[in-house]
Amino acid sequence: MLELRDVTVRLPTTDGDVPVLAETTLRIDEQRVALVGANGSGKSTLARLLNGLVSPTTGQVLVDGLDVAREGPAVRRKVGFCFTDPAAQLVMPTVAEDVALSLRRHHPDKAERRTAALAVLGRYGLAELADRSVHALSGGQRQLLALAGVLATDPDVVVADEPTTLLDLRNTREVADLLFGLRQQLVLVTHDLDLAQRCDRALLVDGGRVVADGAPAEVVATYRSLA
Ligand SMILES: Nc1ncnc2c1ncn2[C@@H]1O[C@H](COP(=O)(O)OP(=O)(O)OP(=O)(O)O)[C@@H](O)[C@H]1O
Repeated sequence: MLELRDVTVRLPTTDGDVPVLAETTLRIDEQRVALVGANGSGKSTLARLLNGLVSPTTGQVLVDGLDVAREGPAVRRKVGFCFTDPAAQLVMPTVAEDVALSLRRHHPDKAERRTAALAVLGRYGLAELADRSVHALSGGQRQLLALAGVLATDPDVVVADEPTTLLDLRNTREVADLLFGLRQQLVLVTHDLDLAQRCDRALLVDGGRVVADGAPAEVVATYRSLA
């Protein structure tokens, strides 16, 4: 369960601190939740609060009752975060080494770690790419690999920030099918309103506030009426 209690976020700029998220109180216990809204509305900020990538200026963020500010490492083990641009999280030379890096705490032994990494790659249809350079992948393969790296440690929650924005239709479908097939709770930041409508609940963020919250079809209709 994800909870924001009276959370505000102000971020520093050259003109001083600016408000990015107005006071927000939320509980999210649905399996799949979409965050939609215009560019710069505050969706990523809201998503990033959930694993401590952004800290609340006031208020508290809780994941299964754990305070993100005080129990960051435990929360980050529970909440996997997937960035829009997989380049932000693919840091090792080869595909298998990249997944193995995610598994370093679970498998201190190098050989065991590679075996576990290969099993993860197999699960997500990437086994044949194991020894390929991460720079020699298509955009879709790269996004799937980034997700595999996040899923390797079996988090309870997956937060995906526009995971299909850089992808073509076929790869969008592949990544979306993976995300919607997960047993994990999914928080999906997206401009793809079809994907938003596959969720159980949607939040519309506008000007740093959650201005609509509920059934995705209704929230998307509100969003269209504001655009
Ligand atoms: N590190 C930062 N420092 C200062 N301001 C920031 C920072 N990160 C984001 N902002 C500002 O906060 C506001 C909300 O940004 P955020 O990235 O959360 O929006 P978003 O809804 O995810 O946008 P997009 O759809 O374009 O990704 C924007 O005005 C942005 O410029």
